[in-house]
Amino acid sequence: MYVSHLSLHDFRSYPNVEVPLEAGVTAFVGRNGQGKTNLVEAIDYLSRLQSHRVATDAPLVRAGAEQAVVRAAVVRDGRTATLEVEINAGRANKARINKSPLPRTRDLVGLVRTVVFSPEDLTLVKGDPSDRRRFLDDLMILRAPRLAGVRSDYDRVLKQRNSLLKTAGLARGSAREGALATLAVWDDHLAGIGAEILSQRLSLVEALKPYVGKAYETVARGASRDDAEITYKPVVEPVEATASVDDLRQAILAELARRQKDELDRGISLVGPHRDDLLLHISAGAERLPVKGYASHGESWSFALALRLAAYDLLRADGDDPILILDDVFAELDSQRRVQLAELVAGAEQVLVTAAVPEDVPAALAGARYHVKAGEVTRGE
Ligand SMILES: Nc1ncnc2c1ncn2[C@@H]1O[C@H](COP(=O)(O)OP(=O)(O)OP(=O)(O)O)[C@@H](O)[C@H]1O
Repeated sequence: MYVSHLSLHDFRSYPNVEVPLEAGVTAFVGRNGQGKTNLVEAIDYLSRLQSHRVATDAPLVRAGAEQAVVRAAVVRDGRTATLEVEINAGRANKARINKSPLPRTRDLVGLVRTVVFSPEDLTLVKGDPSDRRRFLDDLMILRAPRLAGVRSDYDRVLKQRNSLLKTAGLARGSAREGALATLAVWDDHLAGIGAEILSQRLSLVEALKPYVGKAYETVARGASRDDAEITYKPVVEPVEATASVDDLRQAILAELARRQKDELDRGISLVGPHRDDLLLHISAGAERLPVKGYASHGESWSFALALRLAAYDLLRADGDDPILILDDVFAELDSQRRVQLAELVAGAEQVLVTAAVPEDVPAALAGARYHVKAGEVTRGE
């Protein structure tokens, strides 16, 4: 799949911009702060309805405007569809396909599939478990968009359960008994939806494993440790990757019962997939080390790249070539990793690269070039 035309209206720094695109590699080159990332961020937003840079939509709407519009013509198997999202400051967003409104905006998710490499990726390795959970959930939703609904149901249940825990923790006597009875209902909700998310994440990690190992070996070619491994670490244990959703639900319920006092004391939910982590290890021979805290800067970068490449390979194995976005990433890498990454992605159906200077775009990624300066996007040589 590839985007053949991008139109932005009041998105980030752009009042209006029209950018014709093509399959293959396109590089956006320009000095800092000129609007290169804003262009690729818009395409990524169409894919996931989330930005890789900010958690909320407000910064995406041009300062002073009420609404941003991102529209893209997307070509898949020779057929073109126009996807559009209207981002409204303080109101619900709207989505359209070929000008027809979609009943739910989130039905747009996954129709364009993107994999973004960016300097922020280092947080996949060095950041909190929430960064790694987000990585898994985003990928899971791109592969099965209906899970966007499951995840938002989970977030809603979690919020309500947390507020109930706070009330119940403070209540005494019959008020406490009443609150605990209501809590049992929310335990069931949390365990039911949580088990579905847990099951999906476990099978996603199983599917990703071989790709991560292979990608790391390639990116870290010549390094002393070239074996990379990912392991899903749930708060409920022991959990087999092959456990049924019902087994997982029972495991969550049992752990909720065991930790109830703790939860009431602290007023937050301590059990469920929102507390899980994805463990990352590198090894050489029998020596196996956690990446966080042990890996060098270069090894951490290699692992982050391997996770993104694995996501790309997995989506590709599903039968659809996602759009690769390499946002300002080459300036972060040493020359060997630059060349390796460029060679690995050069064959993708569409690769969009942003770089501050032309020399940052590796030779293997020759293709169309745009200059971006003060919001003007012009085709160059
Ligand atoms: N909501 C907004 N309204 C107006 N301008 C915005 C908005 N959000 C971001 N900008 C502006 O957009 C510009 C940043 O654009 P962008 O992040 O695409 O830069 P870039 O060319 O990728 O730069 P770098 O190479 O530094 O990453 C900044 O000048 C910023 O002030």
